[in-house]
Amino acid sequence: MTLETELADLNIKAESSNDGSEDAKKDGSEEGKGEKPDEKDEVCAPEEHHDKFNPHAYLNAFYKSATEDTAMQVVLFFLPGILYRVPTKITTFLDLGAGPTVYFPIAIRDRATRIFSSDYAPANRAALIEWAEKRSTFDWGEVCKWIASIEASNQTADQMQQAARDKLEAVLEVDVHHKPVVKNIQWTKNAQVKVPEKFQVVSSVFCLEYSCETYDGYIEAVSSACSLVEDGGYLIQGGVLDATSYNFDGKQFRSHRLRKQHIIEALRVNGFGHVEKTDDFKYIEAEEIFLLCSKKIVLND
Ligand SMILES: C[S@@+](CC[C@H](N)C(=O)[O-])C[C@H]1O[C@@H](n2cnc3c(N)ncnc32)[C@H](O)[C@@H]1O
Repeated sequence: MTLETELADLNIKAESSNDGSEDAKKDGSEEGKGEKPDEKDEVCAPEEHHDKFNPHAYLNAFYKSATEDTAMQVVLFFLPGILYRVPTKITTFLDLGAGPTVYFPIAIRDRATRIFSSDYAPANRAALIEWAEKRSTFDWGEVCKWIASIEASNQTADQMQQAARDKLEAVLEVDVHHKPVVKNIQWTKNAQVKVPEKFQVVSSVFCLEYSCETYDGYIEAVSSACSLVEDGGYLIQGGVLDATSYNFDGKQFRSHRLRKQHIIEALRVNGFGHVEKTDDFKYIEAEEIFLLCSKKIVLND
C-alpha cells in the first residue's frame, strides 16, 4: 500500500469514526476542542494554564476513551503518515507542552532513542513525573489499544508504556513565551542525564495556539518551538483551526484563532519547510484538526 492510499484509507476511517458525540468533541467549531461550553464556565486567559489546568479532569475529558474524541482520533490516525516523514531512528525527541499526556512518547517508543517531555503547568509536569515513576492512576489502556491497532502491534498497553517509559529521560519546565524556552529541568531519570539544547524531532500538539490569543503571540510560540529543533531536524505540530477557546472542567481557556495561513507563515519566517508537495513539509487536515511535519531547512542541505 502506498503512503497516499494509506492516508486516503485513514481519512475515510477518521471521518466515519466521528460518532457526533457533542460532549467530548474537539473540533474546529468556534469554541474549539473540549466539552460543551456552559455560561457558568470560568473564562481563563492562556497564562492561566499555569495554575488553573486540572490534569486529572483533562485526561478524563479527552483521553479516557480515545474513541470519544474526534481530535484525538484524527491525531492518532494520521500520526503514522506524519512519522513516515521523520527518520526511522530518532536520536532525540521532545514533546513540547505535553500537558499530562504521554501518547506521543508511546507512539514514538520504537523509533526514538532518547525521549523528553515538558509542560508549562506545574500540575502537568507532576502528572508526567507520576507516570514516569509508575505512580500514575490514569489508565492509558484505551489510548494504547488505539495506537496498537493503527500500528498493527501485538504489544500490551503495559509493554507499550514501559517501552516509552524506559526511554523518557527528563521532564522539563517550558514556556514558549520566554527565553530560554526551557526554564528548568524538573526531573531526570538518573543523575547522568544531560538534556540537549536542541532535539532532532520536537512535537507540539494543541499547545502553541493555546498559549496565546494573538497572531504575534502565535508567531512567537512557533519561533520558540523552532528554536529547539536542531539543523535538519523536524517540527511536528497539531491543533485545531478556527477556534477561539476550548473547554473542560468548568473552565474555558481562550486561544488564538488559528488559520492555515498563520501556520504556513510562522514556519516560513523560521526557515522551516512550508510548501506543500515538497519533501520538507507534510500537512494533513480532517474535521478542522491538522497535523503537520516540517523540516528545518539548512542552507547547504
Ligand atoms: C490543550 S493542552 C494540550 C496538552 C497536550 N499536548 C495534548 O495533546 O493533549 C495545552 C497545553 O499547553 C500548555 N501551555 C500553555 N501555555 C504554555 C506556554 N506558554 N508554554 C508552553 N506550554 C504552554 C498548557 O500547560 C497545556 O498543557
